[in-house]
Amino acid sequence: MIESKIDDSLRAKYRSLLPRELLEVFDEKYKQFTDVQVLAGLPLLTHNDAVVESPTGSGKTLAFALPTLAIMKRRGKFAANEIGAVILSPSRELSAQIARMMEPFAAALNYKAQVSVGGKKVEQDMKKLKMQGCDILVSTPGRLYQILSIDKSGEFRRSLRSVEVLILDEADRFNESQFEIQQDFC
Ligand SMILES: Nc1ncnc2c1ncn2[C@@H]1O[C@H](COP(=O)(O)OP(=O)(O)OP(=O)(O)O)[C@@H](O)[C@H]1O
Repeated sequence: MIESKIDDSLRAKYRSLLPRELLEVFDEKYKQFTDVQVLAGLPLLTHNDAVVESPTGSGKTLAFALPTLAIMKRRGKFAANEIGAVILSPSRELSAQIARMMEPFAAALNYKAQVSVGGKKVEQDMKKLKMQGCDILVSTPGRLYQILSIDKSGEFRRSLRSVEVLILDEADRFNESQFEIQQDFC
């Protein structure tokens, strides 16, 4: 981990804004929040938009994941046909990694994250989202576009009305690789 440049009082302020359930999971795994987690988390937790740039390995995934879950918790339970957050990433692997890292934190709040990326039939994913419910959708731009394209009844679009948080992870790569985006139409 990269050496910290921020004050402990900022870290304490950030902690005070996070729900106890998330802190319990965090404290079991890690010693302290990284700088980007605190500096991105503070504006996000006060419902501001944020554009975040930070070195590789600085802990950006939890920097958006924890505030996302905390904001969802303020809203409470999401119905079976309601999505609380959408997280887009440029690749299938990154989407799976995000969902894996979020899983114990989401579970602590009884939220379920579903990954929908290329490689499987989109209809299969749609069925799974509908049957199992999905509080947090982790997807790629290509797959999300594909889901929207086959959503003739508008049911999926309606499920997005409850979205509290939209995350574009590594958004600078969204345009870089049309190839990967096209791949997700498979
Ligand atoms: N507060 C923390 N303290 C120690 N380790 C942490 C902390 N937060 C995250 N990590 C760990 O740091 C590693 C890198 O985290 P993450 O993948 O979120 O970094 P990143 O900034 O998104 O990197 P990249 O730009 O390569 O995707 C992971 O193994 C994660 O478990």
